[in-house]
Amino acid sequence: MIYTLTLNPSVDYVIQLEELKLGELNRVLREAKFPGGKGINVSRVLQRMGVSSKALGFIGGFTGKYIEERLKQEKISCDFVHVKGDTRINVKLQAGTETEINASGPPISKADFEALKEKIGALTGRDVLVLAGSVPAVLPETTYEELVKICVQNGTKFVADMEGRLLEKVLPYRPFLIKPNHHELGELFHTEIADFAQAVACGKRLVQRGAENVIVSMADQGAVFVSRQSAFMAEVPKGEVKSSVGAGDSMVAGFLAKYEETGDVKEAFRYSVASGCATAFSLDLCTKEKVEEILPHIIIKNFGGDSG
Ligand SMILES: Nc1ncnc2c1ncn2[C@@H]1O[C@H](COP(=O)(O)OP(=O)(O)OP(=O)(O)O)[C@@H](O)[C@H]1O
Ligand SMILES: O=P(O)(O)OC[C@@]1(O)O[C@H](CO)[C@@H](O)[C@@H]1O
Repeated sequence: MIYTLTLNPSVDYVIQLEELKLGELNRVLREAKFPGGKGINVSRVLQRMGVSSKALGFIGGFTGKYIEERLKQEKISCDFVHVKGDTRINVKLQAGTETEINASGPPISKADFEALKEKIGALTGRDVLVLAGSVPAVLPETTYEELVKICVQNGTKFVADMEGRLLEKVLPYRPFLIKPNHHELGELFHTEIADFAQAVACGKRLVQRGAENVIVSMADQGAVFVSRQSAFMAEVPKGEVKSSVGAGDSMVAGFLAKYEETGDVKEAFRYSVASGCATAFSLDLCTKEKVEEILPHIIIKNFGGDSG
């Protein structure tokens, strides 16, 4: 069973404006609310691909209730730890460019954290845990490390999608998959990642440091995949970007869904890239139909070699 962990879920409030006028009254053109947070996005996309998962994390208040209801409507099972405060609302503002304002989230007590550890401790060697998103400021930076140690003890495979500083700490525990974007990768190596060659070179260093499979997402430039045996690259088709929120999470879900079906990393990478594009070209997260419409346009090339 795939489990996703979102330590700090959110209601994503997406608003579209003609133009943002700072210091003035702005009226929205369109608005939408989605259950959000990176792990929750992974669960939502997996469900659309016909793969069931269980969403874990901390949730609370009226916003938490809203998320749980929406997930229930989408038939996604969840087992959240309920906390006292309100789950955060993240504002995603589209006015020509995309601006995101992510809130900090509710307090989490020691007992809440212990309850989460107990749930993760119940996973087995047949399960996969996706740890995705930021660690709320109320928890220590070592939180993910503490949780992946439990996974290692129980033989649970884990996927890590988090910013560089946090990612670095979990690499020695050998994640099955990591998916930094090129900015996060650049921060990790104190450099700017401008092309596939640089992304592959840094991806290889992450493999040496413990990751089994690395996807580096590069927004409209596409993505690269690196493992001990292979390096692939994929360009992406041009299209109208409706909202890129969750594009990276869709890549994680796409990879896991296809890998579970085929055990083939190249096919899984292709599906992953198509899933990212399909989400970027949609207001909400991608649907399976949209992913499969884009799939024939994704050409995977061996890095430094022929297409396959
Ligand atoms: N403008 C775009 N055009 C086409 N595809 C895109 C575009 N933006 C994103 N994608 C697709 O989505 C994937 C992930 O995008 P990106 O690198 O922005 O991820 P991210 O920063 O992790 O996103 P997020 O944090 O919003 O989930 C890309 O590799 C690509 O497949
Ligand atoms: O604040 P974090 O945890 O880094 O990111 C949270 C978030 O921006 O990530 C998702 C998109 O990837 C959104 O659904 C959500 O609002």
